[in-house]
Amino acid sequence: MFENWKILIVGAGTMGSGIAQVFASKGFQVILSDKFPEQLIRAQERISNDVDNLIKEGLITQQEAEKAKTLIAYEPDLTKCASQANFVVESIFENADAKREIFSQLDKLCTSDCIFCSNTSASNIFEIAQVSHPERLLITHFFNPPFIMALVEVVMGPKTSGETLDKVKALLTQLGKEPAIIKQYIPGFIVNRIATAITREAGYMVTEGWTTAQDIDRALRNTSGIRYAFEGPMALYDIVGWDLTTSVSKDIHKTLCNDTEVNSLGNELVAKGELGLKSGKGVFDYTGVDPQQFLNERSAKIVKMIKAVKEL
Ligand SMILES: NC(=O)c1ccc[n+]([C@@H]2O[C@H](COP(=O)([O-])OP(=O)(O)OC[C@H]3O[C@@H](n4cnc5c(N)ncnc54)[C@H](O)[C@@H]3O)[C@@H](O)[C@H]2O)c1
Repeated sequence: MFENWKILIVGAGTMGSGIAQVFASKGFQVILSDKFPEQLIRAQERISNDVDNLIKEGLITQQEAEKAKTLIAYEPDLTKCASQANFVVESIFENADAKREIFSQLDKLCTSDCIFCSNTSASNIFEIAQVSHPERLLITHFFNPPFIMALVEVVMGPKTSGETLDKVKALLTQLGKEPAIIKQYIPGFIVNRIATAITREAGYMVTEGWTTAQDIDRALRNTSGIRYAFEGPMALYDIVGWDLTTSVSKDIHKTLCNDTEVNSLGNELVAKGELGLKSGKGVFDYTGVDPQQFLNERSAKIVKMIKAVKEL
């Protein structure tokens, strides 16, 4: 279905370079564009390092790695490449004016049947992007790092057509991704909405003095954290039984945090400059911890978990 499709990724930062790698390792010709040429040099180095690491981890074959390296063209000038694209992923930084401007340029330069996607985490791209074919505009929200995380949240706009959605789902599936569809723009999509709800309740339980941050993490790591990789919250309630969970929810709902302002624990921590790993202290203490080493060890754990989940 996607034979000879050319993929244009605009924005060669953390996400754009990773998304380029995902497409290229599955045999697609990719043009990676960034208005800052030095970012393209950095992206090429990053992709080369990442594919080598993926081979070592056994997550990509040598052949896929070679493909990924050779199939990506680096082009700072959109006017030289946009007309060749069948599928565009915009992945520039989170700034509404910059994204509006990019979509305006793409609209002028791309063919009329090109599909436009935004990798935005936060913007309502359907209000921002003024394009001639809104039926071919949607959000494809990849997770970091895109070449490891399987989920892509696909958000439809008010005019996105069913045909576009079907094509995007098929394309993502061919990449080995797991698309989750959201039928209209809602802030936070699925993952960040649910993460925000969990963290609002967790912060509330800490500020009320009912428990500690350590015990909340201990509780979740040892229950939901283990199950969620193979059984989401909806499947879990099917197993427990909706009669039981619904009757229990009646008492619990009344006592849950229903704060509509920002996370109150977060507010307190920010006021004290305790921003987390990057400032050396958040709810936990990172004194003496090398942030990069910490993040590397975390990435290694994610890779181990993904391998374990594949064996289920
Ligand atoms: N970093 C994440 O974990 C993550 C996860 C999911 C989605 N996102 C979203 O993906 C998008 C990109 O995020 P990122 O973390 O890769 O950002 P980044 O800052 O690493 O990269 C952004 C890139 O866009 C380029 N750029 C900026 N303006 C441009 C323009 N007008 N034309 C061409 N290139 C331009 C910059 O030079 C830079 O290379 C954002 O919308 C972000 O919200 C980020």
